[in-house]
Amino acid sequence: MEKTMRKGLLQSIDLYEYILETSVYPREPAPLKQLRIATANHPWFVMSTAPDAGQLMGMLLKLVNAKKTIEIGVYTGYSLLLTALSIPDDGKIIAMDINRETYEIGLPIIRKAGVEHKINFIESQALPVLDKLLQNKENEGSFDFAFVDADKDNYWNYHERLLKLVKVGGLIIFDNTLWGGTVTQPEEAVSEHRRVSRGFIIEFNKTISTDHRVEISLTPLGDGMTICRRIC
Ligand SMILES: C[S@@+](CC[C@H](N)C(=O)[O-])C[C@H]1O[C@@H](n2cnc3c(N)ncnc32)[C@H](O)[C@@H]1O
Ligand SMILES: O=c1cc(-c2ccc(O)cc2)oc2c(O)c(O)ccc12
Repeated sequence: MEKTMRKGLLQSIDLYEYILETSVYPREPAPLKQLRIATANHPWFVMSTAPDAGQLMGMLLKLVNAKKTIEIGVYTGYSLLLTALSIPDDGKIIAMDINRETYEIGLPIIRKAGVEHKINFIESQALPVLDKLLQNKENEGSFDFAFVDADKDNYWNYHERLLKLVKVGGLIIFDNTLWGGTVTQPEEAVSEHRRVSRGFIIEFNKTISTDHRVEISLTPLGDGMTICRRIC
């Protein structure tokens, strides 16, 4: 595993493990822990939302009383299950991913946790799904929360659409906005497979910092998570 993945963004692996062991894992709901373990041997396991970032996300979902949410980028479903466990029994999540196979790794655990009825999984590119939602005026401003954790080159496209779908006071969260710490490294020092997305993330961070339709906080949890609150 890459060193940066083991220590999150902190400079010390010990400190990151201390945070996980003392305040995250002991409070992680059992189904989420099962899903994390079920994902651990999958070749793309590093894509799972970091448990420390997930813990804050669960608290934010409850703080805004989220009931209707959107999830872009499901993979095996760590953040999806976390959301499903954090919203009320009659809450609904529209979840989209181009790959249903990886969702099916987590699905038995989601079923066992008794929250599958809250999830509408759509196997598709996310942009056309959002555009279809926007064709119906009733969907405008009707969502409480959205989580974006997919193709980094489309983050701004997602943002523009989600700003119309999420209500004033609602939250949009973007994952990986510090991209393994590479946002401050010279391009030539960044491994090739991270370079392209790094450019999109840097551009996204620059643009969102001047977007006065939202309040923002770029939190250095997990791989960096930008929390946006729609204000107009
Ligand atoms: C980082 S993973 C998501 C991790 C997930 N949030 C979790 O907690 O496990 C990114 C996911 O985005 C999906 N993806 C990539 N491009 C996409 C697109 N254009 N539309 C929808 N999903 C996409 C990938 O198939 C992958 O499963
Ligand atoms: O290593 C990755 C790669 C991605 C990624 C790249 C390109 C896409 O179209 C979608 C996803 O996402 C990741 C991610 O969200 C993460 O938390 C860690 C690693 C990666």
